[in-house]
Amino acid sequence: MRGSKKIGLYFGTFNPIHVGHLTIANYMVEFSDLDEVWLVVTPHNPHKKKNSLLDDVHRLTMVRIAVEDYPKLKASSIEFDLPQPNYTVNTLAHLEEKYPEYNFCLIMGEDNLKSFHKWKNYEVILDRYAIYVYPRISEGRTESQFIDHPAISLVEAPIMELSSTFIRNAIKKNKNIRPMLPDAVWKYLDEMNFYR
Ligand SMILES: Nc1ncnc2c1ncn2[C@@H]1O[C@H](COP(=O)(O)OP(=O)(O)OP(=O)(O)O)[C@@H](O)[C@H]1O
Ligand SMILES: O=C(O)c1ccc[n+]([C@@H]2O[C@H](COP(=O)([O-])O)[C@@H](O)[C@H]2O)c1
Repeated sequence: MRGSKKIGLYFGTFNPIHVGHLTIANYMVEFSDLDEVWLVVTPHNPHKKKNSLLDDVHRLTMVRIAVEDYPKLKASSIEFDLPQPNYTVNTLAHLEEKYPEYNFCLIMGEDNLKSFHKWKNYEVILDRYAIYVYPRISEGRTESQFIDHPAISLVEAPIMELSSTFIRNAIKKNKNIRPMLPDAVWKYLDEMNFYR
């Protein structure tokens, strides 16, 4: 039976997960009608190169550590067993089959909405799923087809301008970026000497 629990899917590379990601995931679950948010770790984003990525399992471990104390947030490795690169439309179909009792919707930043017309079968996604969009500072503009679209709702979450790229580069330069990561993630990453 569909419709019992409402799950927001927050897809990302999470290389590594940072407090920007965690703040958004938590805000969404606390201030919308979502019952849970699943942070879906993507092995290979179709629009990004895979070679500079930390191993999938380590990225997943850091997401698991980050959400440990948040019962409404879950780490998901659902894309690990699906063909790569990972197209979101395929993952959604797979989730529907695996969890017919849940009602899934998508969480994305305004930056992703601006390039959403380049995603595989984006019309299918829009037809079948609600999309919760939160504000982000980014270049470009949202296509008119997405403005006032009935499937898209805007959520006024706080803007946290941080990026995994900035964090990786700063670690390489030996800078202290500890406050930008959930503390347990920082400890893990530091111990494992990642991104040095
Ligand atoms: N600071 C942030 N605040 C809110 N959302 C973010 C932030 N950084 C990334 N996101 C969003 O989180 C999702 C996962 O992001 P991703 O793993 O690509 O992180 P990133 O920090 O943008 O990484 P990178 O710098 O490696 O490209 C995407 O939907 C992205 O738009
Ligand atoms: O399905 C697609 O065509 C598609 C194209 C680009 C990105 N995505 C998904 O969007 C997620 C966030 O994208 P990004 O660019 O912010 O890392 C990423 O993890 C992918 O799962 C999906």
